[in-house]
Amino acid sequence: MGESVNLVEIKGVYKCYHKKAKPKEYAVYKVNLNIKKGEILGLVGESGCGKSSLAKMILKLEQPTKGKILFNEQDITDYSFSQMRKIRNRMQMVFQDSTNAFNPYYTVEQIISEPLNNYSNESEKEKEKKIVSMLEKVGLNKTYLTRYSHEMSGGQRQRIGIARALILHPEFVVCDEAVSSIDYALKKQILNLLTDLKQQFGLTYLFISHDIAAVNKICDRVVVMYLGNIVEVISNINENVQHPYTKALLAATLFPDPKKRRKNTVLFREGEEIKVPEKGCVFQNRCFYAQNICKTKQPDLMTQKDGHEVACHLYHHC
Ligand SMILES: Nc1ncnc2c1ncn2[C@@H]1O[C@H](COP(=O)(O)OP(=O)(O)OP(=O)(O)O)[C@@H](O)[C@H]1O
Repeated sequence: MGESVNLVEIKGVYKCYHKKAKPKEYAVYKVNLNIKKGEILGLVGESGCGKSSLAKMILKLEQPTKGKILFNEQDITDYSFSQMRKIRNRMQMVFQDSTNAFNPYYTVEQIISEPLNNYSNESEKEKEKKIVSMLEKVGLNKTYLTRYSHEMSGGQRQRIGIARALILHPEFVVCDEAVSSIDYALKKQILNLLTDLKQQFGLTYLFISHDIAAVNKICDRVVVMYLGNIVEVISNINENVQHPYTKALLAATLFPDPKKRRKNTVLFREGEEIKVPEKGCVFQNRCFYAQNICKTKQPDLMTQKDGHEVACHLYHHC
């Protein structure tokens, strides 16, 4: 199965955008994480918690302040532009709003052929054949070749974004809020499409989303981030979550199925400043369960016997 082989290894990674700020503010703090070949790894957490920063460092669009990133066992942390060029086609990204991601003056054919022009020297005819075949894989057809992005629906644009990301047959795809701006029925279609394509092409996804229901539907494992720190890694955001922050995220989720809605909502301690405390647990200010140890010692991310990881001094009491 090759399930335990890591495609991406993130080792002790920090990102600090303003190095001169005192105290230092980290967008990503001491992150250790592996993404296994063939898995769909979810990444959730509120706006500004560092999800995109982490993804950009994996794709080498941002440089870690400290730590290492390995892709297929190669340490790419200090790869130059030309070294990266050799593997750039193996990592791609699907964005939230394809409207802004596309050049409005480009036809669908031009949009999808852009990566091909950069990475292959096939004839125009061969390229067109590939593009039509990819359009069919994402549920469209060759009549779309001459359309512009404003001539399509949001769902069709999202399919074009996926086709463009997959045209070079990458191994790893970051889906950054790929289903966030579309309605429920369409979301289901796009999630099914992403799952089918993953099987067909043997892909590995990092699926970044605010949408807990979407993450639960598609992901094999979910990483929860809070203020740059990983606080929990679990197979699904369900009643087994332990970190008080993940519990609050779950409680705040409105599931379409009324049977799945929670009655007793546990939310955050309101009115507290959302910033990294000088010491102790990152979530202490907003946590209903914070005790003395939480104010002095930062909890490690501890692995339990089922692979569930939690960074909380008190999780077994919560
Ligand atoms: N290029 C940058 N320069 C300076 N600060 C940045 C930059 N990019 C992100 N940040 C800061 O880093 C922190 C993490 O941002 P990031 O975009 O990674 O969060 P996010 O979880 O992806 O948020 P969202 O869900 O809103 O996209 C934020 O405080 C943000 O303001």
